[in-house]
Amino acid sequence: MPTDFYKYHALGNDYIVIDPNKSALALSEENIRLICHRNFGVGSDGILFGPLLEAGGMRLRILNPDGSEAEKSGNGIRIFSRYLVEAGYVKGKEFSLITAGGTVAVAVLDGVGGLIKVDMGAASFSSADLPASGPAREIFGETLALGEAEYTINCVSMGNPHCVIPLDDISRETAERLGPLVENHPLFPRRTNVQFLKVIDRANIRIEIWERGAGYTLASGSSSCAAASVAHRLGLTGPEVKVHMPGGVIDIDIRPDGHVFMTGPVTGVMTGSFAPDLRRQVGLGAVKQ
Ligand SMILES: N[C@H](CCC[C@H](N)C(=O)O)C(=O)O
Repeated sequence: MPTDFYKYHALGNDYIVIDPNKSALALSEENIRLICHRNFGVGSDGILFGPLLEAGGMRLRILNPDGSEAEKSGNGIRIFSRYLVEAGYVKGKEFSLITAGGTVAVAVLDGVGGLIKVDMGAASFSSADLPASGPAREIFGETLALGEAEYTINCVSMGNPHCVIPLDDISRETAERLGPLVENHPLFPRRTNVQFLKVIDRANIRIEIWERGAGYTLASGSSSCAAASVAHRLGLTGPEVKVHMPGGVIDIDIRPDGHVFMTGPVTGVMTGSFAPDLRRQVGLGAVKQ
């Protein structure tokens, strides 16, 4: 049986790598939703499609389980970097990756299976970069009505959009109740990722996450960058922040030039083949014996 996909997780935020140089899969919204479905498919928080080998380098496409395409994914970039090393696409420890949200610099620390550090680029607080509707501004400390209550929101782009809401108490229940209301709010023409933030001390924060196009996830790299950038901008932390999530901890380092560095682990789960039924459903022919 041919290998159709490679599954990894990053602190419980799991992704399926599909390599177009090895698979003929057509990336339709229907195929993405089916493959990512936890009951009818393989099950995943998204698909990492690449490397697309271009003159400028290697491109990674990031697909959410609802079929939408994301500009960036921190955990996805770390996972895909691990795949590139294991698949022999890169020999050294440092390389760059092209994403729809910009080119990122990667450093594989401690060899395969070790931590991976990514320069996720500079956080932008500009409403135009999110994008967010209304006059061009920084959405920092704005009030947003959600149902009967009002919340203070702080929006930041890491290439993909984020809305960070500081609260005294955060929980999965909060994320699942309020997350969809924010994700789909008319303020965000391309929707948004949502983080509920609790600052623990000047070096530690905790977040609960509701991801655009994916829902509740146990960890998120770009969310970690966004939430740490907001906490730091609010003067509540230093530039080096440990972001605690249900799936584990990511280290964030906000440099003086504004670039946000993210360091975290990747865990291999499996390589797999689609069964004949699923191959037919996603439009892949029968396996040539
Ligand atoms: N759902 C996100 C992409 C994945 C982000 C997350 N898994 C990460 O590790 O950054 C979006 O639509 O922008």
